[in-house]
Amino acid sequence: MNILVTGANGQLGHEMRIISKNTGYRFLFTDVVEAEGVETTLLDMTDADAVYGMVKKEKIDCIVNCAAYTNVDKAESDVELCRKLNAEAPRILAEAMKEAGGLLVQVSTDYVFGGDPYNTPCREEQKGTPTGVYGQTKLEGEQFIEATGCDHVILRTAWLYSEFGRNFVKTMLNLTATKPALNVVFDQAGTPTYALDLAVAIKAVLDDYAAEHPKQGYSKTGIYHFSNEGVCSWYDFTKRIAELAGNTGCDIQPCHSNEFPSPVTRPAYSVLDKTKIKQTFGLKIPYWTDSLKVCMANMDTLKK
Ligand SMILES: NC(=O)C1=CN([C@@H]2O[C@H](COP(=O)(O)OP(=O)(O)OC[C@H]3O[C@@H](n4cnc5c(N)ncnc54)[C@H](OP(=O)(O)O)[C@@H]3O)[C@@H](O)[C@H]2O)C=CC1
Ligand SMILES: Cc1cn([C@H]2C[C@H](O)[C@@H](COP(=O)(O)OP(=O)(O)O[C@H]3O[C@@H](C)C(=O)[C@@H](O)[C@H]3O)O2)c(=O)[nH]c1=O
Repeated sequence: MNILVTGANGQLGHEMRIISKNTGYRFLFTDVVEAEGVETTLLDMTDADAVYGMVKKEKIDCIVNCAAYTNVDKAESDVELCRKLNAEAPRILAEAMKEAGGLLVQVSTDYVFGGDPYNTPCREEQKGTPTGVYGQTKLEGEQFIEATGCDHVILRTAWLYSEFGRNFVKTMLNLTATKPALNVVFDQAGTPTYALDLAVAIKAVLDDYAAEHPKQGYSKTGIYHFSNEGVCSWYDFTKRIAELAGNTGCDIQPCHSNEFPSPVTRPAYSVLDKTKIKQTFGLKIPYWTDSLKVCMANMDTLKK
C-alpha cells in the first residue's frame, strides 16, 4: 500500500514517521517546507493539480492528512488562510482519493464542540457547535470530505502534544522552569493526547483498511473520536507537567478563562467519548498521565 502523509514535519507528522518504520507500507512524507534532518517531499496540499499529480504518479492508495492551520488565536484574524487549509484542502485530498479509489484519513479536533453547554463526553453523532474560526473551519473540512463520498476515516482528537514541534507541554516546561508564578485556566476540561498514541491508532486504521482491501466502499468509513483516557483542565495538565519535570519553583494557580485574555472563547468541556474507535478497531488507549510520562522521557532522550 502506498501512503501519502501531508504535514509530515508537524507534531503528528513526525510521529507518523516513527510509526511508519515497522510497517510493510511505502510512505511518502510531504510538507510545504523542508525540515532539518528529515527527508521531505514538497507538496502544498492547497494546490489541487499538485495533489492530483502526486497521487497519480506515486499510485497513492491512502492519504493521511496531518497538515492544518493550528494557531487557534491567530485564526480569528486570519480566516481566509485558515479556511483554505482546514476546509478547502481536505476537500481537494478527498476528491483525489475519490478519483483514485483510495482512503483519506483526516485529523480533526475536539474544538468542533464547545458552543453548547454539556458535561458528558461528546459522541461522534453529536451536532458540532464550534466557538471559533479554527473549530468552524475544521468542521467544514469534515463536511466537505463527507460530501465527496470518498472512503474516509475522520479522527477527532484533542490537546495534542509531542516531543516534536510546538505544543502546550513544551510551553509549560519552559514557563514553569523560568517563572516564579503562573496562572492557568481550570474552567476548560478536555483530555491531552500524545501524538505518538494517535499515530498508533492511525496505523491500526491503515492495517484494517489494507486487510479489508475494499472493492466497493470501506465498511468503516466515518467519524471517530480519539484522545488519551481520562479528563483534566489545562491547570491540572500544567501541574502534572511541572511535577514530572521537577519544576518546583513556580507557584501555579488556577484562574478563570476571562482572566487569560484571548480573541477566542475555547470550549468549557470538550472531552471525547472513545467507545466507537475502541470497539471498531480493538484499541486499548493509554491514560493521559502515563503517556505524558512516556513523552517527557522521549524528550529527554532526544536532547541527549
Ligand atoms: N495541535 C493540537 O493541539 C491539535 C491538533 N489537531 C489536529 O491534528 C492535526 C495535526 O496537528 P499538529 O501535528 O499539531 O499540527 P502542526 O501545526 O504541528 O503541523 C502542521 C503541519 O502542516 C504544515 N502545513 C501548513 N500548510 C500546509 C500546506 N499548504 N500544505 C502542506 N502542509 C502544510 C505545517 O507547515 P508550517 O509549520 O511550515 O506551516 C506543519 O508542518 C491537525 O489536523 C490539527 O488540526 C487536533 C486536536 C489538537
Ligand atoms: C500559556 C498559557 C495558556 N493558558 C490557557 C490558554 C488556553 O485556554 C489553554 C491552552 O492553551 P493553548 O494555546 O495550548 O490552547 P489551544 O491552542 O487552544 O489548544 C488547542 O489547539 C488546537 C489546535 C486544538 O485542536 C485543540 O484540541 C487544543 O489543543 O491554556 C493559560 O491559562 N495560562 C498560560 O500561561
